[in-house]
Amino acid sequence: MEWLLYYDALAIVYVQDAFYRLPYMETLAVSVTKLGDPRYAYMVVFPVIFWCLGPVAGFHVILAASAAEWCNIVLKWLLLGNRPYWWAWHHTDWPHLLHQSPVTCETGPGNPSGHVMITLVVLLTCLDHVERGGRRKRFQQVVWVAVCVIGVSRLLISSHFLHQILCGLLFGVLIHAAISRHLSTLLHSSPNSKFCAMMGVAVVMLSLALFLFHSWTRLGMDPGFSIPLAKSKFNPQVLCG
Ligand SMILES: O=P(O)(O)OC[C@H]1O[C@@H](O)[C@H](O)[C@@H](O)[C@@H]1O
Repeated sequence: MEWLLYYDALAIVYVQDAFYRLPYMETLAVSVTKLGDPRYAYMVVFPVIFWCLGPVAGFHVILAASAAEWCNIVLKWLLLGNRPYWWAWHHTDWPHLLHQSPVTCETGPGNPSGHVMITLVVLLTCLDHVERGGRRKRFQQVVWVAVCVIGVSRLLISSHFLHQILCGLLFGVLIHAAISRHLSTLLHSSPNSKFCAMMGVAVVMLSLALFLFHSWTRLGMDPGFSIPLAKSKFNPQVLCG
């Protein structure tokens, strides 16, 4: 695994060397990363879709965002991925410098990228509500470009390795394919069955998260391993290496 992280970190060095030559790149990377924050699914995308496309589309988006957020957290606990900005300090043979920025300090494990995965699920869910035809194709292209740009911004600020971005894309597509139709069916059911189904899913998600967290801890894995690393290795004033 270390060799993968090594070559992945080299990819970050190349991306940073290429992009940081251009003016205002750090400001741009930070702005894109902030815009790609999954919280905007609730604060911006949900109200806009609710207003423009109606309540069914709006609730579809917010349920998909919640499910994707839950899957992302659980996958992060299971995969326990490092983040480049602290990995670079610990790897003794690492000769290069990685940039940090004011938003680099993510405290959770890094795999898969939540910005990429959750944003992709949310945008693909919005896409489900756009009628087929030329407009949908254009919107689809915009979705993929937006998610890739967010992925590059995560590399530029040293928050993710390349494979974590690719895992975010893969899991985003899989989760959207797995849940979208079920959520849509649920939203078209009667209010009573909708309420029961949502309560059931919420209880299962909470119980499963608690079960996985405790089982993993008992097996000797620590999902909180990343917090001290993030606190000690984050310094936006410096390059790390
Ligand atoms: O895995 P990433 O892209 O670093 O995202 C992790 C977290 O980043 C935070 O900034 C977001 O508010 C969370 O919603 C998100 O889950």
